[in-house]
Amino acid sequence: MTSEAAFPANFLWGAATSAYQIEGQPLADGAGPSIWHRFAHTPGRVANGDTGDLACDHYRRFEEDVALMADLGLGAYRFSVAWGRVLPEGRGSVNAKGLDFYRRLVDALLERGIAPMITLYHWDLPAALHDRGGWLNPDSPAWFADYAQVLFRALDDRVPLWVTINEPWVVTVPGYLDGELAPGHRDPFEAPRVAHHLLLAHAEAVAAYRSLGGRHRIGLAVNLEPQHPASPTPENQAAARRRDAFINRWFLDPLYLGRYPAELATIFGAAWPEFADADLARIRSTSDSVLGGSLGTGCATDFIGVNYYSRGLVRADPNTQPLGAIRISPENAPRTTMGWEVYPPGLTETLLWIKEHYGNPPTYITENGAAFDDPPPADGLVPDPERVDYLRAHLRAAHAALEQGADLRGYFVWSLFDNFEWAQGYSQRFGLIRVDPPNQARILKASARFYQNVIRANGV
Ligand SMILES: OC[C@H]1NNC[C@@H](O)[C@@H]1O
Ligand SMILES: [Ca+2]
Repeated sequence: MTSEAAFPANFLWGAATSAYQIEGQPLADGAGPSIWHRFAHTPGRVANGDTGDLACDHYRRFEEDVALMADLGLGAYRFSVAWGRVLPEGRGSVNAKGLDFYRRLVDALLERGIAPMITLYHWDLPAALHDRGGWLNPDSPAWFADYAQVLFRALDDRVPLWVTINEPWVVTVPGYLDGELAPGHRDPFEAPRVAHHLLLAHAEAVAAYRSLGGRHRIGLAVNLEPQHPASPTPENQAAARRRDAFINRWFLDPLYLGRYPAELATIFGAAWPEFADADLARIRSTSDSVLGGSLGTGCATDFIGVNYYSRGLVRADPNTQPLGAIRISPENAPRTTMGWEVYPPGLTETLLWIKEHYGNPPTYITENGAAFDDPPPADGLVPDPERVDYLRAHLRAAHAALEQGADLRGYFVWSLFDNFEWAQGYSQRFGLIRVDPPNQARILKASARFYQNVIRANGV
């Protein structure tokens, strides 16, 4: 199959999941509950009362699932560790059985020649730490670094890629500002402090990794979404710039430029605290990470993980505080069942924006995919042409950025399985492989076969 877009020789092809969304049995073998276990079991928080109690039953079925990953020819698999399985109280004594699950998963992957990419934090904070203030507590960066060290010591010789935190913006805004996700707070005074502690947690974990002599790569995964004015009025253009700072630059500017975007102080007003310069210095990733030469004084992040789904079409709206901007959906544009516009050029734009603004750091697309109302299986395969089209278009968009010099090193589909889509429960299907919690059958979709061919051809 001649591919229009041929990727570099060692390009990494993967798929991504997270612990609470697929594992099930969140309290098995001594694990401690997370804020998502609590949140999902709070009536009214999750669609249809869905919870992660069973999910994709991956905690029990992981060998079968790794075999499926090998069938697809994945070069890598991105998954997260449930903090509360390893440290039931979030800190203190290690739960050997919990850690052992992840050892066995890593071994199974390596036996199949699949590189593990581990996300240390994908939103499931141990409830015991939340009861001590969680990410609001100034001790939270130290808690996170101690947890990270347990994993580094146990697994680092076999894990080539580490992600500290998945989407700190989503932990902060739906978690602490609009209250849609766990822990469901709605407080503009809390959100900036949570964000700051997440950045410090990232920096402390990276510093711990270096001090342990970590030889591999460690990065941060951020959700990025280009912001376009709905129409070129000055108000809409200003609103798009505000939303760009609020979503795209909040975490990357401190990490790569050593400062928060100025817009955030304006957006949050009195709720925006004075942050210590020493903190910003600690957070800042010097350009010379381990990959790029000697260690700098900052936290030396090795790569950016980009989670891309769509763009934001922005209209100024004084009634929507604190941003004064709303995201609108274009009438006639194709959209996924999440309501997100299908907009492949936004991926090219995002990758080139990173190159221009942050010195072209090594980058992985750590999530890209789409939710659609898949039809039922026909002859043992789910026909999902919309997802095939989405993936093909976004792979071509990623390739366009590569051709323009972006240092893109890999691509992970979100997601390997249909799984627990947070507040929307199992109503959204993102998988290459269909899973229905009641019967737990794994049924390949056409997009899985499409992706298998992309990997074989190393191109699309
Ligand atoms: O909404 C789709 C995905 N987005 N990024 C984080 C993942 O946990 C979500 O399922
Ligand atoms: Ca391989």
